Amino acid sequence: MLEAQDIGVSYPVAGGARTVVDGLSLRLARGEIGCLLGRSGCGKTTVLRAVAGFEPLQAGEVRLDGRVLSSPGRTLPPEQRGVGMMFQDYALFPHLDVAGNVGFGLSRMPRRERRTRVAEVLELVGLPDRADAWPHELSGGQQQRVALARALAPSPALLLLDEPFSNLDIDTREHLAAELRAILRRTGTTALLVTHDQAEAFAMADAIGVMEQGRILQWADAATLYAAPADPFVAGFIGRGRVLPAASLGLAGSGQVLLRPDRLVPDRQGSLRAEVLAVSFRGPGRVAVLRLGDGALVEVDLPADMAPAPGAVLALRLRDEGLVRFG
Ligand SMILES: Nc1ncnc2c1ncn2[C@@H]1O[C@H](COP(=O)(O)OP(=O)(O)OP(=O)(O)O)[C@@H](O)[C@H]1O
Repeated sequence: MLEAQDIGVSYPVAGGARTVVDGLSLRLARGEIGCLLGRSGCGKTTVLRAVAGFEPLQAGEVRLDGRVLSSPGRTLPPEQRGVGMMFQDYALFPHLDVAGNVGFGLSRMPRRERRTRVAEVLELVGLPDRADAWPHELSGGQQQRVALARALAPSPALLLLDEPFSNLDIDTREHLAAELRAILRRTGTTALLVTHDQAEAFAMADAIGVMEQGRILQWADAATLYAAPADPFVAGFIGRGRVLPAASLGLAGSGQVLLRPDRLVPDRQGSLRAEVLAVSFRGPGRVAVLRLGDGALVEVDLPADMAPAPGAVLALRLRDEGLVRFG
């Protein structure tokens, strides 16, 4: 099991230190796939680097299967952690063929065993026939698979993945995300993934931590993040929708509500009025941007047979059962 408890990481900057990870905790059970999701600069990569042993901790502790890997003043070197890595700049060694790349971390293994293990992981990532190929002969997606095979070959207790698909086109990315999840499941590998791409997080992870400014705001599965966001930032960040004052929707109370695009339904009997600003086809229906009476802008999904013109005024009904409210 991976446990990070109240960890803090700072970088030295002119005239002091800048805290980039601030009291962050997470826990991954063995075989579980976790994901840190957040905007660029929120500290995701720094967390991975700290777990990998490339950044010292100023506070807290990182443990893997009960063993302390990092605490302030004590950083076990990366190669002694039993942690595999596949980072953004996953570049393969150009002077080694595929088998050489995949076997790189197995230098202590007898040659015969190493060859068997290399064949095994190449089979696992769907490249059983490419052991003799050179990196430059492979497509981006194939290189990515080789990098994954290289990371999996030593059977790490934990695999760290930093934006593993960022260099690939979207089709390859979606395909590989599903495949990678299946491979991690099959091998029972515990993994921590970092991405700013929600679709990737949803496709891969059992548990997702939404990060903002060095902290995890909520750690939960995708469905929970969507249906029961813990705070307005998570609500606005996950899925489509807007956080609005309750009053904008004619609701009592001074707090805010999360309005998903399916919550406002065109209905002649409805009590809300909104002006249509823009309509676009999204298939099978359309999406409209509307301006409510108090000026708030919202996005609403329209049925396929509705195509109002900009400037039209729509009557709407709020589906308010189970509406998420804050404050
Ligand atoms: N070596 C460093 N020295 C000083 N500041 C750093 C260093 N590395 C990262 N930072 C800063 O720390 C903050 C967090 O960076 P980090 O790379 O962890 O974020 P991230 O969420 O992974 O972003 P991205 O998705 O862009 O990689 C950023 O503001 C970054 O500029």
